[in-house]
Amino acid sequence: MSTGENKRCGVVAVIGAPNAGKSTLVNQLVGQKVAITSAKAQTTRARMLGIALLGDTQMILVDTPGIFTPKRRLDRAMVSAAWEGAEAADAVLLLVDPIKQRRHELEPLIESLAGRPERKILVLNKVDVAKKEPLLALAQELTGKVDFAEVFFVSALTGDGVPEVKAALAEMMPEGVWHYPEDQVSDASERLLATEITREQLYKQLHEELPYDSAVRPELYQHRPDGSLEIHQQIVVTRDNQRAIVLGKGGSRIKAIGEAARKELTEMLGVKVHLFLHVKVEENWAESKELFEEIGLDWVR
Ligand SMILES: Nc1nc2c(ncn2[C@@H]2O[C@H](COP(=O)(O)OP(=O)(O)OP(=O)(O)O)[C@@H](O)[C@H]2O)c(=O)[nH]1
Repeated sequence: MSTGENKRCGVVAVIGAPNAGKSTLVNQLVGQKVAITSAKAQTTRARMLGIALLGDTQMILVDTPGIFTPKRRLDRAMVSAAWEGAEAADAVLLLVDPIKQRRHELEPLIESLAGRPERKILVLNKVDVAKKEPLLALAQELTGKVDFAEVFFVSALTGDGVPEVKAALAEMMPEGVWHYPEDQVSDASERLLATEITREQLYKQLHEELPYDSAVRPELYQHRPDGSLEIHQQIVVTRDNQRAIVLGKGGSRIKAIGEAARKELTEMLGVKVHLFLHVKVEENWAESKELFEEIGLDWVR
């Protein structure tokens, strides 16, 4: 923990439409992988924090779930978690994908941002693939609607322009002692992070075959006497046919998912990992308060 003088510490809320690239940007700002990314919308379910350091400044990044119009309870919980993240922030970073603009999702965000007191910065993402002129036109339009302190053009994927964003955010952080030790990059428990790794593999390996309303629930997470780690997780799906998809022929799919997740966990945690995955059909899990809390969401009505 830092107690020195001239330290700064603050919270940055990262908001944007689903799939704008928030997780990718947070990982770049932190300098290592703390949030999972995927081409599938609404990947970010639990509220994850990344912690970025620059000189004497610690920035606690709240990687909010994509904000969109909530219908089901699960969706409402995600939106509520997102705004909760923005509530206590010292700066708000709006990330926009200029290619897939998702106007209907961007407009309400812009409207609510306009009235908020925090310092705001606008970050237009994906400059590696976006055309310059529409990009500038969009920047002009959005700065006309919200009082952004600064505007940046970045590629979260390549890291282009990200150091500039990081420097600007650091300037906005208030003076204060650091909230976390220097070597901590995330406040998500390892247990929860481990389920995110498995969920990422589920998406990667099953693509569109699996609907996003599947969850990974932590069951057991314990160190063995030899220093290795034994992890049991439950993959929760809503229907029998989804269970069959996850298992694959002769269990081949779940084996591949487990193998890839295990490799990544071993690398991330620096210890040998024994990973056991179980698939469970729970028709109404999205209505289950207990499971919500297990995957790090608050229960909202
Ligand atoms: N070409 C390009 N692709 C990007 C860039 N940033 C992110 N992506 C891709 O866009 C997709 C979505 O990125 P994520 O970081 O998962 O998006 P997110 O906003 O966290 O998404 P949710 O979790 O659904 O809210 C992924 O396939 C990324 O690789 C970029 O700068 N350039």
